[in-house]
Amino acid sequence: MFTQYGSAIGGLVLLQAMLQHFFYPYVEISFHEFTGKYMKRSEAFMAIQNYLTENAASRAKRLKADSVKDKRPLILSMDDYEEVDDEYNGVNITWSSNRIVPASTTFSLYPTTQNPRYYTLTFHRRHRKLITQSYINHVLTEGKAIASRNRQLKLYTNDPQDSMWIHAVFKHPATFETLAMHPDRKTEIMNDLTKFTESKEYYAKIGKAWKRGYLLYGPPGTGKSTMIAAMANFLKYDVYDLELTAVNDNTELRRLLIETSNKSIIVIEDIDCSLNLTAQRKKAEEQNNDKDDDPLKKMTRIDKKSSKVTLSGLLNFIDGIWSACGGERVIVFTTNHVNKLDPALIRRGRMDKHIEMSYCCFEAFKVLAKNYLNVENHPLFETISRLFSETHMTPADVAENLMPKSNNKDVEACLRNLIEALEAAKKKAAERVRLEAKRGKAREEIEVVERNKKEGGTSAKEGKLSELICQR
Ligand SMILES: Nc1ncnc2c1ncn2[C@@H]1O[C@H](COP(=O)(O)OP(=O)(O)OP(=O)(O)O)[C@@H](O)[C@H]1O
Repeated sequence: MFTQYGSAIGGLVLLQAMLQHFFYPYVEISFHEFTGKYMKRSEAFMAIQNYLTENAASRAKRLKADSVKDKRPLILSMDDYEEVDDEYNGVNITWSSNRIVPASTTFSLYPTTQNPRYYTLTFHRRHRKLITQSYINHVLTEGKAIASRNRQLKLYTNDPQDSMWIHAVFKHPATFETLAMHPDRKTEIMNDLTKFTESKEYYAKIGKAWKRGYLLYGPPGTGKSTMIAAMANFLKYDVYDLELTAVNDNTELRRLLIETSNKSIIVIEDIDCSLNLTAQRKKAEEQNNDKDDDPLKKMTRIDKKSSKVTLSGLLNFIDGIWSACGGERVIVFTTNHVNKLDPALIRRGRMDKHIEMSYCCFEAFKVLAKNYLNVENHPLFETISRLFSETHMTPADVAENLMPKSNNKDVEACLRNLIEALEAAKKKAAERVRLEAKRGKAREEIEVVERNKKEGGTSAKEGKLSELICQR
């Protein structure tokens, strides 16, 4: 009897499925929040979410409100288990928002909000071609455009504990407008960046991965980090600040690279200090390290030794086969000592554009004066211009000297501060030159005495002279 019941129920289920197939004229397509082996967040899902939030959510009966920081307006999106209609070329489409409920979940009136979501798109089967070939593309393109309009830039860094990227919202205020640099050079860099972003087809045509390397070099405080922030704000790219000493080996480096997104700037700051990338430097450093007893330096050394990233690993990172995964990436290296870098690392093609960040010139000062004091011209500018042609000062120092020293924001007082500092810097530089010359002269005198010693012995007078020079 049970067998008969069982087969009857089985038959009914089959019949129901067949009836549904013939009489339910709708097609359903699901888009899940997480996909793939590693359950990555689906780009299609996020694009649909943006599209629905902007285009259809206002028609939904139940909305979900998300508060956002930075005084942005509240985001109202479609709530879970809600449906909205959309229209495309006269065809009606329904979207519903659902959550996966795992089989083991015990019944609850309040389904957990932790369960992954999915959207279901429902349409009549006679519009299959239009929907699958045109509408879905339209939704994804629109959704991506909305995302880039509303995008908050992110700043990533690799976590030394598990070597994964962790991120925060990128909020650096630097722009090319506020960057102290000669206007012609700024325009040149902005044009270069714009050309890069518009050259997708060109890169494909010449068979090159769509990426560009920038080497920023110059003394500390000349604005290398500020320039990176200005680039990110200009391009609207995320920044991946890669701490190379926290990467264990080349494989890990490759994985980190693969995990970066398109439209991003990958930064390695102070590349010359990050790793021992050349055999020669490694040897020299090891010799110095042996003499060094500072426990802090020893610890840093142990850290650095544990990283097995090699020069070839880094070269592969920049332009190996893996570097072509994704596209639209800018790679930036910064250094204070460009001469210490291995030429292979910075040759054109890897670091396509070398940008020298140098001491402040008068044109760059004018940008800082506008930023800090809101002044574009002043009778003291002439003196300042002359002093800039006579001495060096980094933009960081100029900025510091322009800051009001008290609540009194008197422009003239601030400019006089700067003039004083420039004059002091000029004096110091002259003193340095004088001392160098003195040392050079003393060295020459010692050489003469040494030579005389070798040639014919030392008289008591010469011995005394040598002693005196050494003391000096
Ligand atoms: N070119 C510049 N334009 C505007 N501000 C600058 C510039 N250079 C330096 N500054 C100011 O000086 C500070 C330090 O500059 P920044 O960190 O960019 O220099 P850096 O060259 O990266 O230094 P380091 O080599 O020590 O990392 C910045 O916060 C900024 O306020």
